[in-house]
Amino acid sequence: MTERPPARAAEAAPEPPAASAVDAAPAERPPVLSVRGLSVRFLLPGGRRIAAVTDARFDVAPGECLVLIGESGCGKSVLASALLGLLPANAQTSGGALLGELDLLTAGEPTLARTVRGRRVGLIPQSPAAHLTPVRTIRSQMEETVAQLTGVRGRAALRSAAERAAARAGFPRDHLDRHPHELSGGLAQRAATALALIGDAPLLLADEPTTGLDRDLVDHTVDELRRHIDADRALLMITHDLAAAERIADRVAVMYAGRIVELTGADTFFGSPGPRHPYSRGLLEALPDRSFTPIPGLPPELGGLPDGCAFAARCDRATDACTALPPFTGPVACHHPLPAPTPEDLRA
Ligand SMILES: Nc1ncnc2c1ncn2[C@@H]1O[C@H](COP(=O)(O)OP(=O)(O)OP(=O)(O)O)[C@@H](O)[C@H]1O
Ligand code: NI
Repeated sequence: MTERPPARAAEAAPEPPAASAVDAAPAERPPVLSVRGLSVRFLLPGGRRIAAVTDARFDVAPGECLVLIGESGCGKSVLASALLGLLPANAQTSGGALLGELDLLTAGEPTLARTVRGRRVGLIPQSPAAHLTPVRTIRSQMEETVAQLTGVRGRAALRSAAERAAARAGFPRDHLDRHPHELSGGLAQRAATALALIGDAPLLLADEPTTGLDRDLVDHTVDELRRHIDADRALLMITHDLAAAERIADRVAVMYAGRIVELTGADTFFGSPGPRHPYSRGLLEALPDRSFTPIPGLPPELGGLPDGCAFAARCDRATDACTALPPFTGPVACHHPLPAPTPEDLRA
């Protein structure tokens, strides 16, 4: 296990009052990122609207890793793309996302391109191959990024800085002169990770950074990302890999059908008594080393969500109350959450 920052130790403290529990990051210093009521709608021909993200609220504190999990299509990547101004033209965003004083949602493209992407927010994109320039070698892309984002100058210095960056992400030096199409998915993933780490940005957004890697490399990548955030910087990581999440997370946010339905400490989530939202519990129980029972049914269409709890149709705890939208109470948005931890659980 990697060393944890102080943020995680704060988990054992009694829960803060309900109203602040969702919003407040554990540390007292100002958050690196503060997302408030972020919603994204895609407008489709014929007037259809896809509610990809609805009313997301969370902070990411300095030194903290917040991991965002949830089934495919629930809005995780759209949320990350919204933060970097990378959504297509048919997307409408509302709410706020403060990076220090800068609202990422209203900052114009020149600001995002010149001062945010790479410098203040590093991105490991979900499809790294698509983000690498096809006609140039990985070495030249690394050297260019080093030149753009750091003070390193001169051919020899750039060359060795690029090689150091590659090594950080476990990218083999003897593959640096290859083009992106000559790389496996796992190697393209490592190249993208290396590129995202170069600027030492205060916030790293990592969208499925371990896809295509075998277990050893997953651990290596996750530990490297953890090292990046230990000195004041923060990480928002999206993943399907709950083992990787457990290894790195301070807190876990669970998304379902565009909404964050639970936001809780990693120790609580992966330990005892576990998450409180039935959906979060279902995700954990689906793991092979738990009960290996998949959640029945499928997530709803984001173009036609019910008015109430979107998980109710798949939930064995649902009642008539679930036709109304559950508010966030403490760490969870559910009318019938699993029991809260007892004082004994908190001491364990
Ligand atoms: N340009 C677009 N136009 C319309 N709908 C879109 C567009 N881009 C994404 N969506 C929809 O937004 C929803 C959320 O997509 P997103 O990629 O964020 O899911 P995800 O949680 O990252 O899934 P995965 O785990 O598979 O990466 C999906 O239903 C997707 O179809
Ligand atoms: Ni995604």
